[in-house]
Amino acid sequence: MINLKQVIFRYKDMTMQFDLHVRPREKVAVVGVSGAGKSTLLNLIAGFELPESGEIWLNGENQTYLEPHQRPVSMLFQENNLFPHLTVEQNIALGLKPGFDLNERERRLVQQAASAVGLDAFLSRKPTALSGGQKQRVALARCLLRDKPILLLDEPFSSLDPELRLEMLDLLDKLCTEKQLTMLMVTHQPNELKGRIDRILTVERGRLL
Ligand SMILES: Nc1ncnc2c1ncn2[C@@H]1O[C@H](COP(=O)(O)OP(=O)(O)OP(=O)(O)O)[C@@H](O)[C@H]1O
Repeated sequence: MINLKQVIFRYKDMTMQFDLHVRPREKVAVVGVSGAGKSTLLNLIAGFELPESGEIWLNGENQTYLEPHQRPVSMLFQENNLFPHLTVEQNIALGLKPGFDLNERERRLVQQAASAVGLDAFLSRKPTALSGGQKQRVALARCLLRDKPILLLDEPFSSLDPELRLEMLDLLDKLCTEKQLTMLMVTHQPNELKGRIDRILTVERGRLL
């Protein structure tokens, strides 16, 4: 599902090289110290960064130089996932298309995605009126609506307290299973993922151990 072949990325004097194979529906945690290259690895897969050389194969196709929106990938960041001037419904709807002229079917899909993350009653709220956990649920709903088979998460729940984090991890686990997603999640709390992931990858100085 995800295949990185000698992917080289250079930033100033730091050279990173990633070789990686992730099977369909595999759930993988990515760990490593700050600055090791975890976010860069995800950004390369998502297409937010382009490699100097090497190949990135996703879903059986060489997608090394495709634009992010053309890739079978959605990505959830630690914060700033939402547009503050838009409602929850509009923020989620962006997973479907850029405008907000939704037809009946599209509106139902948005409602279903909101419902899947337990936010049916919050559709008309703005992000400022949501808790940290609710905001990440909105962002997750938008990812689901994009309906891409690969989900990348960069420390998605780090700013939440431990109890809420576990609640979000349970929700994520359920959604990954239902949608048969392949998941890569950067985390500083790999212990919390025990029983929820297939393996842990360690990034050290721009390489996967
Ligand atoms: N576009 C960029 N702008 C600035 N620095 C970059 C960029 N791309 C990579 N780097 C550098 O590459 C290195 C790896 O950064 P990266 O964000 O991938 O690490 P990380 O393991 O995700 O760290 P953290 O846990 O702190 O988020 C750092 O030294 C970073 O400064």
